[in-house]
Amino acid sequence: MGGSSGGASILDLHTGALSMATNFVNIYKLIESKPQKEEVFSEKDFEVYRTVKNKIRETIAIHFGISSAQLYLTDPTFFSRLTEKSAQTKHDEYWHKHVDKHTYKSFHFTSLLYLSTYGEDFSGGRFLFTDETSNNTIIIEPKLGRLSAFTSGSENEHFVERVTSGTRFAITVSFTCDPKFAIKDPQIVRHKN
Ligand SMILES: O=C(O)CCC(=O)C(=O)O
Ligand SMILES: [Fe+2]
Repeated sequence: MGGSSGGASILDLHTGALSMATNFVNIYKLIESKPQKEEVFSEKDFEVYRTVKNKIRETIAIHFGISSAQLYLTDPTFFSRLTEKSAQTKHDEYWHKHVDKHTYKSFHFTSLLYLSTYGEDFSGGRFLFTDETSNNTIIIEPKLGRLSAFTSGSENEHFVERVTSGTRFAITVSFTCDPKFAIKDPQIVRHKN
């Protein structure tokens, strides 16, 4: 279901945003519009999502020495799928260096939970911090279950290399310390029968 016609697709369980060809659709509306109203997600899937998010929040709290009660999930928080396909829109151009906080003002901490493994499931697609003041570039090789977390400001400019083969899956889980930008856990959308 869904998928960008270029190399980068996302699914946001909070808003329902799903890449579709050169645009986005709402997956919950899409499911609702199908005659058979197939069960795409179960309550269990949402429970796993919440549990994983809470574990990531605890991990960030411990590592950065802050209270997890001061860390609120913020948006966008989404699954990503990257392939070698050439970009069709600017949303497909995932390989530019950037500062997360410039794109998303609410971000204080960005985390990435990798769902596939560099060198096994895909090639290319490593994550690089671009610290020009240092001679050693920090490179993160995605690995199933590996978590990377960092503060979202200009101290952590980064980019993802272009995927050259295979499929790279990850989830970006973002946190803010400002309760104004907190988002709720996603809820299962019940079908009206
Ligand atoms: O998937 C990744 O490793 C990082 C993606 C990224 O930089 C972002 O979503 O801002
Ligand atoms: Fe980023």
